[in-house]
Amino acid sequence: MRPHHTLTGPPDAPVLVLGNSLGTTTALWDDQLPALVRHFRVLRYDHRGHGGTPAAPGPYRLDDLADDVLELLDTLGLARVSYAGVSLGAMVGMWLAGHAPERIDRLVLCCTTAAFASARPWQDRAAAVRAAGTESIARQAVSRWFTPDFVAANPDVVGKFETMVSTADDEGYASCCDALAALDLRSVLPAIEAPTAVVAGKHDVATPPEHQRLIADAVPGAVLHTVEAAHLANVEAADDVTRILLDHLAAR
Ligand SMILES: O=C(O)CC1=CCC(=O)O1
Repeated sequence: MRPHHTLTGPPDAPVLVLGNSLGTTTALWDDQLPALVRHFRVLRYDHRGHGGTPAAPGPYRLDDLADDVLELLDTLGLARVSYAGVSLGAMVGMWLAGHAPERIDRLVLCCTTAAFASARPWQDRAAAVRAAGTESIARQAVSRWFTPDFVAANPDVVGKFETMVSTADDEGYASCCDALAALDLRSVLPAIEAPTAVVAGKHDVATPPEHQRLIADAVPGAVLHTVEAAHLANVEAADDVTRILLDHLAAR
């Protein structure tokens, strides 16, 4: 299905696609947008059941979420783009760069993994959301996305992300958890041809830094950066991540 999307920036600039984490919307990238649109036409989109994209019947596999992006690129006539993603959005980026290398120019993978140690937490979260809705897990989920110091200093930001999770479609969110439970991208990493930067949040408990180390070791030529943040590093360490994005994507 074709996802809800926004296009911002000069029509003749190279296109950069931004992929969101589980439970978030295109607003995830608000801190980066002003700097990115000076260099790129920025294409932001919402996963199924998130933001403005309706939920297709689940369960989903990562292939479904990546096919949605390919359909969007085809519809917009975009043969080749750069791609940056956070967590689930970066998993989609790995899938695209590994399965359709001719479509991805340069790649940034933030706070993500190629495979979780266990499917169980995602199966449990999908079951909890199907039973009691996204509202029931929003506070607990978001509590892992930021460091305690950031939470204490930025209650409004934390509240904004709790609202994003609470307003995600229950079945769409649960079906994305199904995709995480089945995730295994390890075999596609060596096939990635796009120059790749990997970003780790030093305090990320959702996808700890050793997961990004594994990705950086497996993707040919990938460079690893570590920032002072938890899972949503592009929010908590916004300026550092913006600089990494521009250095890797815009300085050609
Ligand atoms: O929601 C979480 O707890 C962490 C996460 C895993 C994949 C994703 O996008 O976020």
